[in-house]
Amino acid sequence: MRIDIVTIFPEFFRVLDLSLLGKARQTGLIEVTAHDLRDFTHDRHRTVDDTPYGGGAGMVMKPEPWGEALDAIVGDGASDALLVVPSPAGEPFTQQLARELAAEEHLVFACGRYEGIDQRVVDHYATRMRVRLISLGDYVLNGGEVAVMAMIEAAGRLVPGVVGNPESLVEESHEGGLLEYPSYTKPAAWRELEVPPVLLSGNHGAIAAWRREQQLERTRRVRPELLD
Ligand SMILES: Oc1ccccc1-c1ccno1
Repeated sequence: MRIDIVTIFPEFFRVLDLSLLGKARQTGLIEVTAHDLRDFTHDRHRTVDDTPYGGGAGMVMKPEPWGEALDAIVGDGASDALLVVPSPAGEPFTQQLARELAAEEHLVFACGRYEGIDQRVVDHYATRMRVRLISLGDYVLNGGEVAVMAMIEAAGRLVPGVVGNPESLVEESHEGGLLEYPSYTKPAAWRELEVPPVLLSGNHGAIAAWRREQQLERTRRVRPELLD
């Protein structure tokens, strides 16, 4: 998988050199490149934004630098890459959407700042490639970088070979539509709190049944809408 990120804060993504995704990059499973949008400006101040047509507060990101940056990544014609634009106006990011992103060969993330990116950028690239506006949740961030980091982590870990033991992906929250069961490790007693005895029984059938019931109870209590 190839991932390109366009942002005014490329150094923000240095953290991807650590942990799981760092190993995936070293082994070539995932190739991540962060591009500085300001490298695609031509004025002394490397300007990326301007005042909004129609008035209003804040600034809007200019289309020209975006056009040059995205063309430098996907060329000047049609592209099979998927352009992902984090936005409060996007479709909700879910584990299913993470799976869909994980299946892509080439993801391009456009990190907007200020009041957003001139709409013509999305409109233009939608004629050349698939474009998806994706929201991390119903709240407002200062820019798309945090959302992109979450999406890369959620999708990247689903790329075959990135997580050492694929089994560990099976019983996580939202796999199979349920929240995950509670987990315990040694010691068997801690601050007067005991590990549920079934987990010490060695009875794998009883353990599996208990874990399933815990998933259902937790999902009913915390996210009943997932059971609809
Ligand atoms: O609030 C934002 C600002 C810029 C880019 C993305 C977002 C956002 C908010 C929720 N999901 O994405």
